[in-house]
Amino acid sequence: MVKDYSIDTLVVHQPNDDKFNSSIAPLYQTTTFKQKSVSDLGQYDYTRSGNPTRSQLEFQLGKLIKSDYTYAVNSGMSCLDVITRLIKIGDEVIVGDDLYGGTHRLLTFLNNNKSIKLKHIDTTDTNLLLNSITSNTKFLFLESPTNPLIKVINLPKISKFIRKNFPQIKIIFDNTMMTPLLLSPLDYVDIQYESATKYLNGHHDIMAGVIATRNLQLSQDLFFIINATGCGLAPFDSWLLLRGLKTLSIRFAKQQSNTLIIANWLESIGFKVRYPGLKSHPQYELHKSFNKGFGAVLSFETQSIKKSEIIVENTKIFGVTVSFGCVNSLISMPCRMSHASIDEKTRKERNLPEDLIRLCVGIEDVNDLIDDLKSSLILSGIVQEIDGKLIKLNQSKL
Ligand SMILES: Cc1ncc(COP(=O)(O)O)c(C=O)c1O
Ligand SMILES: N[C@@H](CCSC[C@H](N)C(=O)O)C(=O)O
Repeated sequence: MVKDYSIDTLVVHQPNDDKFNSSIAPLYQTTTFKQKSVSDLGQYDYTRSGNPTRSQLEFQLGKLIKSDYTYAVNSGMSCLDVITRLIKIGDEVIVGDDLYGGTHRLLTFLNNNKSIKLKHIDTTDTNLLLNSITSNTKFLFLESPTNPLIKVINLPKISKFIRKNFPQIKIIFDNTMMTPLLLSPLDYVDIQYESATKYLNGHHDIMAGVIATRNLQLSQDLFFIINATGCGLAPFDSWLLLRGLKTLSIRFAKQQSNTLIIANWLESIGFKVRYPGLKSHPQYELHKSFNKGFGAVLSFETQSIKKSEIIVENTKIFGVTVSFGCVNSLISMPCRMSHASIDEKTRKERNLPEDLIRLCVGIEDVNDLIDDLKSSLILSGIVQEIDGKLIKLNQSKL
């Protein structure tokens, strides 16, 4: 019987069957594989169709994700591209109203081309979501917590209702924020995907994505598209991702504990902080009920776009950078950066605050991170230090 290791062990324990017993999985940096004969392709013939280093990665990821079929592709957006090719012309697709900007961009493009009929719903309002389903609805795309408003959806309830009443609907879940460490979405959904560019790799040196399912038919359809379009992850990137994965558990634990401390600190100064690990988060209990942790992304508001710009542009440790999940801490203004592909009118309709600052917390010393933020907040004038105490100025004084 194979021992059921904990996920902290599984990320590091990466057995391989190299004929020289190499302790690290070998890198098959090759495009083609020699065939025994013209009719015997062997296990691998061409790297677009399959490569042993990518297979090793997919095997490893499958254990973490608890999937039966797992595919590594060349970015998170490629995952979405592959999955949306399953949609048939005219199918109704329901998506959240707070989505990663690139997800919004691709789905809107397909909607504008009339390939799909898109409905945006506030997916935190479970009744609204479930009532908006019709017999034409074929796909539901969900994220939780959402990027960047950190809204949490009731995944167990939505999944139970749909599986019982609308089994024809395929639920697709973007698990980039939680990673397989904190959530196993396949217990609730048909396909999960995530941008491995973020936490899974953790070092901002590759782009990658993972698609996983437990459904054989879906897996065959997904593999067909990946091979046909040629978006499978390249061997060297697969090898680097295997390396990055080994420290996922330890990196993410530190990132989360740093984030919770920073979230509490910002809230104690008087900022409106969005982080599911804070008791003030409207879905704190819900989030805890089906996730094993809170992640390492938070956002907060300043009520002043100008002040937000000063804060973001003056930190020294936090880099002004899109993306998240890296060992280094990052700071950004989503409306100007990661979510700029959502037009201003739509951002307004969706209550996406233009002054919103997003922090993606890394593994540095948390006191250094707090000092860095403190200096920037003081420089912006939004906070004053009086007798060693930080005082946030109220909006009218800004
Ligand atoms: C939640 C989420 N999903 C998907 C993506 C797309 O991933 P990638 O940049 O690897 O294409 C991103 C960011 O880019 C994201 O934030
Ligand atoms: N210019 C890029 C922006 C990427 S945003 C990356 C990440 N998902 C984030 O939320 O920061 C684009 O147009 O896609």
